[in-house]
Amino acid sequence: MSFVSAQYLESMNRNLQDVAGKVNVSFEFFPPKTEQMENTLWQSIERLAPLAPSFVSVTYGANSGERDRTHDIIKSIKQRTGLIAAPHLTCVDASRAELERIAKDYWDNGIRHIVALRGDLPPGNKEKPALYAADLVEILRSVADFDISVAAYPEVHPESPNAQFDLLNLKRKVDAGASRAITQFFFDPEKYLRYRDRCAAIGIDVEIVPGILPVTNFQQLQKFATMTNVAIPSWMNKAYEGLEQDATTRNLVAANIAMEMVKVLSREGVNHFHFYTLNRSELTYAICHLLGVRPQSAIA
Ligand SMILES: NC(=O)C1=CN([C@@H]2O[C@H](COP(=O)(O)OP(=O)(O)OC[C@H]3O[C@@H](n4cnc5c(N)ncnc54)[C@H](O)[C@@H]3O)[C@@H](O)[C@H]2O)C=CC1
Ligand SMILES: Nc1nc(=O)c2c([nH]1)NC[C@@H]1CN(c3ccc(C(=O)N[C@@H](CCC(=O)O)C(=O)O)cc3)CN21
Repeated sequence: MSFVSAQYLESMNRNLQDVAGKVNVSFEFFPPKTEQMENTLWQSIERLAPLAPSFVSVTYGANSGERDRTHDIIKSIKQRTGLIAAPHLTCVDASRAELERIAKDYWDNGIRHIVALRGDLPPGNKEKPALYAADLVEILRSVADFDISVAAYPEVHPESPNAQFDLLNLKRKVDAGASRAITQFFFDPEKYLRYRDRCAAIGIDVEIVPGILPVTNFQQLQKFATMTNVAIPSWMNKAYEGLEQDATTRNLVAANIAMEMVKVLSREGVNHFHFYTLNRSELTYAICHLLGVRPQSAIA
């Protein structure tokens, strides 16, 4: 007994669900590229839908073909599950007139929630974009009373000259009418918490929803994290070391890391988590379960 610290025992005894209280979750999906991935997507949606997320979102990669695919999936999610489905909309490759038309179209189709992003620039692009996400928020607001989510960067967006500029950019998006910010994924909860404080300090009064990425493919993540300016702590390299050929253990490790993260954030008062599901349900479902988020039909 004397070998176990009181702090450790307390943390073991305190059930996560006690600290969590009422937790909201939202799930992000992307348009699948193959028939097999399409099946995985729908299985995932069916598995996660009973958790009654406050919304689900579907990403959109630049070029208009993909926008139709985003819209088709959004429509199907609405029809099949009745959930609030929010398309991502980007402005990097569109004119104001086009965006107004798309927004009207969405509104006429009963879509009330949009995730408004500038969009990733095509690789090698050197030109300054004509429109930024703050402009897109303003355009959407001029069309209708959408519920708008925007992106936020605890570790600073790679194209931003400095952290303060990036923070002020989020303020501009909120002042233009965004109702919440969803963060880029991160692996050091301290970085999120400090960022949330800085947002509050400059008068950003919307919810800063942490974006949670359960990491099952660590090698791909390393590339993506470099691109997006997200730090991978050295303990994480260590955690995935030697598991390249061992998907089962990788999944267990991924679940543990993400669960530790939501535990810390819950204790710091976070009560909405946005999951980058990568179209898979297992890890997100398990983390939600631990947060006390249960299938609604089973409770009713
Ligand atoms: N789930 C998803 O699909 C997510 C995608 N992203 C991607 O990240 C990228 C950035 O999108 P957002 O954050 O919405 O863009 P944003 O327009 O808010 O900011 C993009 C960059 O431009 C800078 N910036 C903003 N206004 C500026 C101005 N007037 N002059 C000069 N620089 C300015 C910002 O500081 C930032 O570095 C997009 O590629 C988006 O698709 C980011 C997070 C989540
Ligand atoms: N700048 C930016 N662009 C995005 O598209 C984007 C963000 N940021 N941040 C939030 C989410 C997270 N996204 C991600 C994050 C990780 C992978 C990734 O690691 N993909 C691997 C593994 C896929 C798997 O496990 O099935 C891959 O091989 O594609 C992909 C997209 C997409 N989103």
